[in-house]
Amino acid sequence: MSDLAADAAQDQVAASLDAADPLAPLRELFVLDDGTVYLDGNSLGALPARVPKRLAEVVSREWGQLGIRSWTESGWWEMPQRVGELIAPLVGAGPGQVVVGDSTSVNVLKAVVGAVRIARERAAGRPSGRDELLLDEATFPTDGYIAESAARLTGCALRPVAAARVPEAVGPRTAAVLLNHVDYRTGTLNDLPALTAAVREAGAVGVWDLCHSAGALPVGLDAHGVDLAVGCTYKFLNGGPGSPAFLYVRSALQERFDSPLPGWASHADPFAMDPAYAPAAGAARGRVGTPDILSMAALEEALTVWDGVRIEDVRAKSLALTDFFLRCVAAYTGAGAEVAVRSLTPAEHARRGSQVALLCDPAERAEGVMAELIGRGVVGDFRRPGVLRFGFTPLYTAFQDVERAARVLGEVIGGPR
Ligand SMILES: Cc1ncc(COP(=O)(O)O)c(C=O)c1O
Ligand SMILES: Nc1c(O)cccc1C(=O)C[C@H](N)C(=O)O
Repeated sequence: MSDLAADAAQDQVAASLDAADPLAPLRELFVLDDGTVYLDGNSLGALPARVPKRLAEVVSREWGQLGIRSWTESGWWEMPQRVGELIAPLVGAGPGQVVVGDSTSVNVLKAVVGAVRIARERAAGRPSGRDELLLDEATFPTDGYIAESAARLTGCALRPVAAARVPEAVGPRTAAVLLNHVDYRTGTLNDLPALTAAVREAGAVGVWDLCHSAGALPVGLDAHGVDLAVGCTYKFLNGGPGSPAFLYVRSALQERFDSPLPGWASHADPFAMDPAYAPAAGAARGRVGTPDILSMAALEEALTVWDGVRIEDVRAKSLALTDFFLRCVAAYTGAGAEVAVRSLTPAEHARRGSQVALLCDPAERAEGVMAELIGRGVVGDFRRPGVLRFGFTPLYTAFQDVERAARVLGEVIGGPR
């Protein structure tokens, strides 16, 4: 087949995949520019169309007119738990276990220190103290920095290990283990059920960072017995820049969850203004201070796009999109290109998140290639040392977007044609 015929063939495949896509109508729920292929929803999700109106209403009516009364009359004070309940089904959590607030970084601190404290309480009286904190060695930097501080705060030794090696590394000294569900750079999906089981069997407490999986694939927190988890809401949950993160604490552990940031909003009776601290029951125990109402309102409205959407269908489309992208990249790039690209993202579905990371050779060209792609309306991002990242949000990404992105990539890096 000639190159032109191959392009036409991928074009036609894309059109028929879009025609058969049950999630295709959801694209209408987002503000997207038709001239741009937006493949950066794994960093900042697109704007859901209903958010601006809702935000304007919160500002003008709830803040402007009701003012202080909105803490009760507009339900502001309960928002962290209420929005948590909207996220819960998307990550496989039953009610009362997810609370929204603060950044992921802050929630990592709460969860990791809380996990160490739970592990130590369980081990109390036993000879081997739990004094080790295992950390996914490929982690996003903020988790690494915070884990290091959490280790100092709790007197633990921090040990970085490859996620897949956790079953061999975890042992009687391990207090807590901090892992990423999907690796931010390569898009590798770690085996949450197996790793959670290994951590539990060793008597340690696991903390999962779901930033790159929440809203992209089924997580099954309750089904897999996850202890604690955190995640951000501005990627696949489309909550907006800096929208508050979430914290999951399994029901069975909530009584023992001892937050290192016991702010007044996590008090059993915050408005009693009692000088003595008494933790709230349930998910509210994970709160800290005054919630960020405007961002949380944007997130709450953004989550309405999930009404009637099954995360399993999202996962099926995500895999189809990334499969198709890899296929188009193979068709449009290759021998003779000035820059060679090789996928760092696993080909196996069971090990793939909702992004594709392409390593450039030479690596120094990657940043320029991404700048050129963005200039031509294909928005992904660049991560050192030479990775082009493309995130696929099934709620609004079409197969025709995917074909166009790969075709433009082929044009930018040069190739056989
Ligand atoms: C895995 C992971 N954890 C944490 C963060 C960021 O946390 P924060 O929302 O606190 O900036 C990111 C991305 O920003 C991430 O990819
Ligand atoms: N959180 C971000 C931000 O505030 C600015 C720019 C990018 C980000 C990101 O989300 C980075 C992201 N976690 C990553 O996977 O690289």
